[in-house]
Amino acid sequence: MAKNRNTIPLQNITFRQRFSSLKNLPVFFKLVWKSSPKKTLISFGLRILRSAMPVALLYTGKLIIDNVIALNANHTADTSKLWELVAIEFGLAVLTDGLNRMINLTDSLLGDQFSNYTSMRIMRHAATLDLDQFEDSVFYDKLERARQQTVGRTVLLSQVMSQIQDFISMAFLLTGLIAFNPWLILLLLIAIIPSFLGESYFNSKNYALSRSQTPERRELDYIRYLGASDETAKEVKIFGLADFIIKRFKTLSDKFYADNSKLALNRSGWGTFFSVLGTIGYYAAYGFIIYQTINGNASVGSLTFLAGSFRQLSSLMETTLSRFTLVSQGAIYLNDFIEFFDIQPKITKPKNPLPFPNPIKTGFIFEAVGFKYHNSENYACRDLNFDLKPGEKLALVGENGAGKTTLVKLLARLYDPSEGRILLDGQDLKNYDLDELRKNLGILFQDYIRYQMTFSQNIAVGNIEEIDNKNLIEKAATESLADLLAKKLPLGYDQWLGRKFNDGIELSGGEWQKVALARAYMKDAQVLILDEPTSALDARAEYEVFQRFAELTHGKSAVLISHRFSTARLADRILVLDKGTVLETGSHEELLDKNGRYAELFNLQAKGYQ
Ligand SMILES: Nc1ncnc2c1ncn2[C@@H]1O[C@H](COP(=O)(O)OP(=O)(O)OP(=O)(O)O)[C@@H](O)[C@H]1O
Repeated sequence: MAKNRNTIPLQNITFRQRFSSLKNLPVFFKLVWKSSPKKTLISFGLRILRSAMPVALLYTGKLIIDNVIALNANHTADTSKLWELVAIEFGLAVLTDGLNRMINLTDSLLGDQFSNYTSMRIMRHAATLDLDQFEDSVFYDKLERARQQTVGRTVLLSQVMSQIQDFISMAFLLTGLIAFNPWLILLLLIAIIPSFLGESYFNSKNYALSRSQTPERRELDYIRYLGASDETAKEVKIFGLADFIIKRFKTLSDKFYADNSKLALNRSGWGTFFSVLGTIGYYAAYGFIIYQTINGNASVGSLTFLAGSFRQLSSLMETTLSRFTLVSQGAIYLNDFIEFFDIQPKITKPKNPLPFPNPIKTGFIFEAVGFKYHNSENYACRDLNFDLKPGEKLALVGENGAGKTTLVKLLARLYDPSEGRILLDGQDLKNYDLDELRKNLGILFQDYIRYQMTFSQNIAVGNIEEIDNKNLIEKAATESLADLLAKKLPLGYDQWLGRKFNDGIELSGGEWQKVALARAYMKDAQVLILDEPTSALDARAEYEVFQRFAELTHGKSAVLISHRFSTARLADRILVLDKGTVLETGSHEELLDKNGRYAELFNLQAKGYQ
């Protein structure tokens, strides 16, 4: 798992930590830039232009007032300069409004592109990670927080851009104030610093709260899904689960509400107090400027310019300081995002992979293979010693939890053994290219996915490069008996399956299984692995599937997992697994003669049919 970048304790975030979180911003801007270089440049350009507008407007205002007063005092009739100034102010006001709109538009378009780009990056990275990483709840929390960043961080983008814009505006306004009286700046700082400290304190509280709530938020989403989705509606009705689910939702959401509202109330109370302090600061400065004007140290135009500058500066400072806590907050949240990309898979391609054997010569050998799931104390498999020869059909039987599925996941390198090794043609499986290995395996898992896509696409996922190869898809469907089903569907192979989209049609359990089985036939794989491939099929379909299976896998290796002994007996050799290890091995007849576990289970099943 990744090194933990986020060393920040959840409860308190110090200023140093805030500042140090800003080091994430370059990574962030790199992503923004990659989402759209053109829009990033436009946004910067527009904001720089916009930052000069406040001082330009105030200064033109000052000139207008001074001009009006001069006109009154001199009783002259030449007002052309005055109207020129009014026209300039009008132009500036229109330009400011136009710039605001263009900035909003660019930010929102850039934000959408950023969100799409980062979502794709997350999916791409997630695809490289190991299965056991997905089975870890800490990883899920991280993934969840990274996902939230794709949307939440578009706000950060506007915030950082606005921050830059406001800093430039402040520099312009400060120049005027400093020229008049530098002490005003001190007054300004005294007025706004308490408010900044308050903001930053409450923002860190918010972050800590929201971070600590991630697992519960995931549970809340899950409960929401349980309570209202087509996949769960059947059981919710039959078992009468609605009240149970709603009660759980209420307990969790009430807790969220209580925690969040307590913080919001506190924040609002302190916020009001600090804002009064700010107002006091402004009026102190205002009084001072008026006093100076009365004493003849400044013109009336300068009074409006300075008072306006002070008001705008104090509001800009307040905004930028409190925005700083938001920006640093956002930058801290970026840790989650960056941390997610730090997670690296353990199951990877070797640097110099061996070419995958075609054909496989001596086959697979499991040598004292043991495997423990990362979240489990016990071995799911241990001391596995057996081989799978080229062209051999091997059946795995055993009671629930015996380790059958785990064994085939090891063969497909979804996990690597915790001890022992798996050899292919005398070489460790880890020495071969991972993609090549998976290309050479045709697998149907017990818990295959019912894709809410078309009939044809549901089969093509078995070999996605051939998605447009109609002939191949139809051939695979014929081999798994799914073609008969396609003939019954109104739109045939283009029929959308599942109920979620496009007037899709739902299939029965057995029909879905035939479609999924066709996926395994999409590749000309050297090894076929079928985990309970016919558990949902009727007796006739099962018989036919296996008739074809024997022909289709002629000369190929196959691993079949089945609880049905009628299926298992078709294999050349049967491995009886118990508690993760091989208990017996042999052909159907040999195992019956042995009168061990296989014979016991076989006779139990046969008895059920008598
Ligand atoms: N993802 C997982 N994380 C932790 N333990 C797991 C995981 N998957 C399986 N196990 C455990 O490993 C053991 C073997 O499971 P496996 O799925 O290989 O059994 P199986 O023989 O295929 O069972 P079944 O016939 O019920 O499909 C079980 O004790 C199970 O609880």
